[in-house]
Amino acid sequence: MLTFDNVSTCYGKIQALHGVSLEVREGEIVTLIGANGAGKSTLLMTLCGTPRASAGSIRYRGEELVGQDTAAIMRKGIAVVPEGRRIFARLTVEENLAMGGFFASREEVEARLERVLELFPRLAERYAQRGGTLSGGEQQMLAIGRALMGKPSLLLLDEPSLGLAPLVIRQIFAILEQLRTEGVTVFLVEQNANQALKLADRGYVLENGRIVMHGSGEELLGDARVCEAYLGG
Ligand SMILES: Nc1ncnc2c1ncn2[C@@H]1O[C@H](COP(=O)(O)OP(=O)(O)OP(=O)(O)O)[C@@H](O)[C@H]1O
Repeated sequence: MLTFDNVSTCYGKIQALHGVSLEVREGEIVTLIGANGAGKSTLLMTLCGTPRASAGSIRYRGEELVGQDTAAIMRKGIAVVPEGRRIFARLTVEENLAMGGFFASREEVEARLERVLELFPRLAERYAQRGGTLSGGEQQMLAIGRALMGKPSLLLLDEPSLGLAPLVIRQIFAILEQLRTEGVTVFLVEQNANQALKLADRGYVLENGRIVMHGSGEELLGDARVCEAYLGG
């Protein structure tokens, strides 16, 4: 469904990604783990078109994405839940969700809204509340719900567990598993390697802008180097 082939990304003279290759197959949950500054967000953002890859190819369902602008890429059934959630703090839950359905028809928005509120009953309870006054976990639910309003085939998430309590993380990850059963493919960037690898079909390890290891979630969880570097030994 998605392939990175030898992708490099630079910020001026700083090269953040060095010839990254990976693939995400339809219906999978794939995770990318790595330490602070490894280039995880850069990889996701390069996929979204900003910054633009300086070399290599990113293909989504056979179509080259490198060179296309972000708005065009986001119309292809790809949705992103950015790091730090970035919900609209002054808008209500309802209005935030409506923003996510911007490109869809009215009927589509109504159907999606119903599904999102089923997945996240807490958002239904907080429907008229401003985004900025929600708890961290609720904001993450809103950010995911907003992304789902576009009915994505591929959902990208940048560290959804950041700053959340273990119980809330479990709830969020359970939703991702649920989405997979509904045919949504998930590409998850995480520092929380343990939980992400337990959830994922496959995983990649990014270090200093390079993929240094990949395998099934189970293989990586059992790998001594992964254990040492990312699972606290
Ligand atoms: N806009 C930018 N301008 C210049 N350098 C940048 C920019 N954004 C990121 N970088 C650099 O690129 C490298 C990768 O950063 P990136 O944010 O992708 O890492 P990350 O793995 O997502 O880290 P974290 O988990 O801390 O968010 C870092 O060295 C960072 O300083």
